[in-house]
Amino acid sequence: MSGPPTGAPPAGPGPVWDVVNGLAAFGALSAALELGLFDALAAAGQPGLAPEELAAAVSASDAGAVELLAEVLVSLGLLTGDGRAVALTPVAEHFLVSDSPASMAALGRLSPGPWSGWQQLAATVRTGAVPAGTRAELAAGYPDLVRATAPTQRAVAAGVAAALAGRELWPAAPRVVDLGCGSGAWLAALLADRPGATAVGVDLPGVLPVARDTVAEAGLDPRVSLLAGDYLEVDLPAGAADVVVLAHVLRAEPAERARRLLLRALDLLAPGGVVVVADYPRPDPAAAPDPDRSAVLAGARHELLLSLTMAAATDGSGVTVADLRAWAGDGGARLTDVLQPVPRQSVFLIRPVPPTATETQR
Ligand SMILES: C[S@@+](CC[C@H](N)C(=O)[O-])C[C@H]1O[C@@H](n2cnc3c(N)ncnc32)[C@H](O)[C@@H]1O
Repeated sequence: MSGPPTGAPPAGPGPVWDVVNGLAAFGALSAALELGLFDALAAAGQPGLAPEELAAAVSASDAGAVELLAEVLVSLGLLTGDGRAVALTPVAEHFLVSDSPASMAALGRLSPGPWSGWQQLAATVRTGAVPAGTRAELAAGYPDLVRATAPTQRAVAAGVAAALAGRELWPAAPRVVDLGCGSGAWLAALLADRPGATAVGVDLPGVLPVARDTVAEAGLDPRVSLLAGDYLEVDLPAGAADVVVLAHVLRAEPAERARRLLLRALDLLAPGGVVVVADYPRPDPAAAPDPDRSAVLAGARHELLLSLTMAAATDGSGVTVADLRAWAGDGGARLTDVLQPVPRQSVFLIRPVPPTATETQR
């Protein structure tokens, strides 16, 4: 039953179409990546390729279909077109060409997670339980996912090492623990500039070989131990780490496990140590009704959709900065710094509060 209309009538259903078309836009990006379309345009350089040339370059027999796909990508701001040829925009050149240092070419297709999770989202929302098949798909996909995120995470970790050094939190021979180390990108980047640094990486048995390859390629085997298991259970010495990394793990955990994980990370720290949390936090819940709440949520669409991606395939549904502050407080620590080593990547430094500190929480 619909109630009486409120406010002025809308100009049209544009916002609804924008959402519906999101799937088609993702399909276009995904197909272009699978066809190697951005790589072909990168190889061709300026002034780009005409539809027939682009079709030949991606081994497609239907130049008309390639032309339509290219036109869609122009409309999405990923290609430019002058009526004769299409070429890469700076965004595509930087992020969608496979051998670019900041490439998201592999991640772009994997980022939404298992498709079954989206198809069954209504049931998941209704029951609060992610289907077993979706969980299994996610677990099987983690090795590819962590490989795909490695270029970005290396850049983030390098920025974090520099930030820690600037805050005198990066000793000459730091001892690092990375809980949920994934590809090993953080381990490789953090140890790169400190020949005396050592590290322990923890991840699930199916993913650990990816980290093992990264560590071996970087020549870090003698300095890195990799342990398979649940990061809440694996045996690790308390009070012996200078830096504990929790990168992109908390949002996939239910709140109580995420809280325990942060407390565990704090427990692993030696005096003067720091926990580094990388995540895409959801907006904090409004303390009071806030007329600008809609604007806040609209500004956090990326973080909210990533949190929903978690809800569709994991037991987690994102974290907020308020969560981090509260859990840090439970562990006698506080959130001291928020970094953004690369755009859209938030990193939080959490440090134990010295017993004498009277400073109020920031
Ligand atoms: C999104 S990835 C992040 C990987 C890495 N920290 C990074 O930022 O590149 C999440 C990682 O957590 C790992 N993970 C999930 N549950 C885990 C658990 N219970 N114990 C250990 N690792 C776990 C996954 O296998 C995956 O490698």
